Amino acid sequence: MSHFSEWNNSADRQREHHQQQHHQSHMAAGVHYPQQQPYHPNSAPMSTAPMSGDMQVMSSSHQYSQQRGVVGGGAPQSAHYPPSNSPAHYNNGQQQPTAHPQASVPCGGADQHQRGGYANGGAVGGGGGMNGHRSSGREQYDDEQRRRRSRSSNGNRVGQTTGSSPAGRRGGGGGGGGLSNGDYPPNPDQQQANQFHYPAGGVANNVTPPSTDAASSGGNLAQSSTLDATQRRPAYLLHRDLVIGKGSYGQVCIASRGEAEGHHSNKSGKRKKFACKCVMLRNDPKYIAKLQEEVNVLRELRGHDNVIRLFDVFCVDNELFIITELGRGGDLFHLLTTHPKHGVTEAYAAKTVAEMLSAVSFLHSRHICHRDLKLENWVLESGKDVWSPLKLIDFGLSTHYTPGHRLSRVVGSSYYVAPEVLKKSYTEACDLWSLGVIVYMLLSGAPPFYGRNDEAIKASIVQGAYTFPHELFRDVSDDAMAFVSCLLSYSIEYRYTAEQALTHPWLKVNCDPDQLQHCKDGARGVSSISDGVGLDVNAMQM
Ligand SMILES: Nc1ncnc2c1ncn2[C@@H]1O[C@H](COP(=O)(O)OP(=O)(O)OP(=O)(O)O)[C@@H](O)[C@H]1O
Repeated sequence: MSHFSEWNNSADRQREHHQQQHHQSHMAAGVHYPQQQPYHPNSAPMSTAPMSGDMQVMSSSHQYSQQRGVVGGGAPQSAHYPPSNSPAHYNNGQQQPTAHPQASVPCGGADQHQRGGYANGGAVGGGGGMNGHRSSGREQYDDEQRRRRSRSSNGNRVGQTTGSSPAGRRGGGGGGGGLSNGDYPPNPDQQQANQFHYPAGGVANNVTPPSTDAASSGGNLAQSSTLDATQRRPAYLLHRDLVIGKGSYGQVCIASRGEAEGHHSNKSGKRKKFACKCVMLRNDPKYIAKLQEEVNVLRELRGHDNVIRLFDVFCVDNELFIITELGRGGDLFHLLTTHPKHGVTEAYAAKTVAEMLSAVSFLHSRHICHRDLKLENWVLESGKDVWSPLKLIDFGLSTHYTPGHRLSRVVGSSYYVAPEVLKKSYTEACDLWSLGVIVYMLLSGAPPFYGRNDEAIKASIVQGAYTFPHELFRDVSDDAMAFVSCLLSYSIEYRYTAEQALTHPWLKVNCDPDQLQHCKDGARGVSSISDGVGLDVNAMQM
């Protein structure tokens, strides 16, 4: 859900539309807020930094500010919350939950290490005990998400389509719209309608540039990452009706490897499925350059276990197709928002964060800044196991950077964007701030910074004050909060790098040692999955 507002007016309009859509999105499912907090005057926008109008924001939530206005009057700016601070320390007189089961679980059920269930158990965590059902804030947010998903029939990222489309199934039912019964991703073998066959071998020959200017770039996009025209490439069936996501610049559909070209299906006889991002090309050099960068980054990062794998890129009739590995488990936003509890277990959060840090450390070691880290941009590999590896997607705002040089373009998503980004002078450390927001949300189900609208959210972020409300963090360890604080450090001097964060005691205590070591290895670019294993020749040559 990235946005490229500076590209042109058309992109601006798309962004506005997208913001509206996403505004609805964050108002709905499962991300939760302290209950019926009175709006605290101190939480009113207090931005001292220029709040640039060109921020490429994701969303805003009126409910956030209404529910969580107390934040502004809470903890001090850029505070490091020491482990010694008990969660109660951050209780700002909030109502206590009426019930208080011990552990939240990643996907429902009593065992916090329980696996599976995401795909098979109906809605994620369906019926699982929540840490004290805290009604209004979270329910309002749930409503918001349901509205978002049901109304976002033309452009929202999740649940964009209606009816029986997969996206509609995912989002339309709100909490009940989980990836249940194995219907996500949809099975193309059972849905043959509206298929298009791309490409019928030798796609390089099929490239039809959109215009003179875009022609070279568009051609490069395809040719630079794939094969020369003499090599035959796999043909894909693109299932345009099987939409799994929509972003501001295109939609993502299921693609499957066609058998007509002699490529083998997998052992079960089913075609291998992929995600295919479809983007209409425009005669706009900036637009093309961004797509080029996205593809370059994807290609460069291939091989890391927690980065979505690029398989193919090609153009057909002014449309660019980016074929990647399919994250069958949906994204973390979906997971969290269909979870009836506010937050996941610490064990699950720690596993998740370790994988995120591994990927981000890997990115940074290659001098790539993602700039749009958020729950929505992490997908689970498996639809049957919530403990399956996470994969980072959407490199639309990613950029190569020169160490020591500051970036200035204001991009990102509201709630997650770092304060220094809003101040137009930042480094790759902005990704760690965003991860801090993600961890906070995973643990509590609520964002640390919020507001009535985007401006208020940005103001809250620039102010930098956040709390660990007892109501939401009563079951969260001090170590976990200390970890969050290391990432949500206002000063980037004190903010942990991804590598440093991987050594934090909270991860050591809560992660499986082997998995943590694997993440550390991945951070250094040592992956157990060697490039090419299980991949086709074409993918290996990219
Ligand atoms: N490989 C994938 N596996 C599963 N789902 C995916 C995959 N790629 C994308 N999606 C889904 O499609 C959505 C849109 O994809 P993506 O964010 O890459 O598109 P975009 O046009 O860049 O959107 P944005 O407006 O956020 O930039 C994602 O949020 C995700 O839900």
